[in-house]
Amino acid sequence: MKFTKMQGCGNDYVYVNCFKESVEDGSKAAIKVSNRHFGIGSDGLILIKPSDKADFMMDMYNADGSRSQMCGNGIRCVAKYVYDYGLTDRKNISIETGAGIKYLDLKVEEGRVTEVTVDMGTPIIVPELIPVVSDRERIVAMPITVGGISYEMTCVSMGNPHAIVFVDNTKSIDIEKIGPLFEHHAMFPERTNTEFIHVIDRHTIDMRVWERGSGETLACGTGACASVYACILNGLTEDEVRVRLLGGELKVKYDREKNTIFMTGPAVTVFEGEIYV
Ligand SMILES: N[C@@H](CCC[C@H](N)C(=O)O)C(=O)O
Repeated sequence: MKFTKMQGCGNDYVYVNCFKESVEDGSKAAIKVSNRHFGIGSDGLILIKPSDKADFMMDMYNADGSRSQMCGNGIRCVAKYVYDYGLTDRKNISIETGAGIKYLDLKVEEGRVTEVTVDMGTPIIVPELIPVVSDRERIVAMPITVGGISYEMTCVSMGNPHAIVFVDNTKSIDIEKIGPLFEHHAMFPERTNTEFIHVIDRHTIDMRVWERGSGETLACGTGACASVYACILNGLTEDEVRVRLLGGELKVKYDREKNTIFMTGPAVTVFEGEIYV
């Protein structure tokens, strides 16, 4: 199977062009390629497929083989892939995902995509749609104790589930211990991604993330959008925020009129190769 390894803010996936390759079992292939010792090494696998509803389709799998509806860093790389490899010559494209069709604007420099802006859609806070088990109308600053530590949690879906908690310092959290406790908490029937946020000022936040199915990653695009929306719901930031992640920065803007979130960030090709699956 021919593949391309790409990353957005260090959130790295193996990309396969399914216009040419066929992958029978995406889940099994994701487990194999993601392994950093016995495979290629990545946070998961992204299959680029034809779509009858949009220009392309993104089919995404986490490192443990589970499928997710959406991937913010991944979709920017899909846009770069289809433009740089000549599958399209358009700079405005649509991509079908498990969370609906997303619209993307590509910034091209010297014939290559360097940055992508994605309309990530409307954030969802209705508990059963996230999904979160709760009889509250919405979960904003809800007290919760996890691993013996008390947090105030806000839950948002960007097509996939996110639990956002605020901390004084992102560096000192024991994410390997706390992350899995949130991920598998009984409140989340489909598990959850968890963002640990330190608000620096009204336009800047620091974020670390524990991703459902992949563990700690260097960045999460849907997580950055969900976190900015959680900050707004808690009155902590303005609508335009710089999100500082372990692997880089994302610009996130909530457009109140359209009730949608725009995310802008880099997309980078690392290498190409071939693997036996
Ligand atoms: N890293 C991604 C999100 C990938 C999927 C996530 N782990 C899930 O299971 O929902 C992003 O950039 O959004």
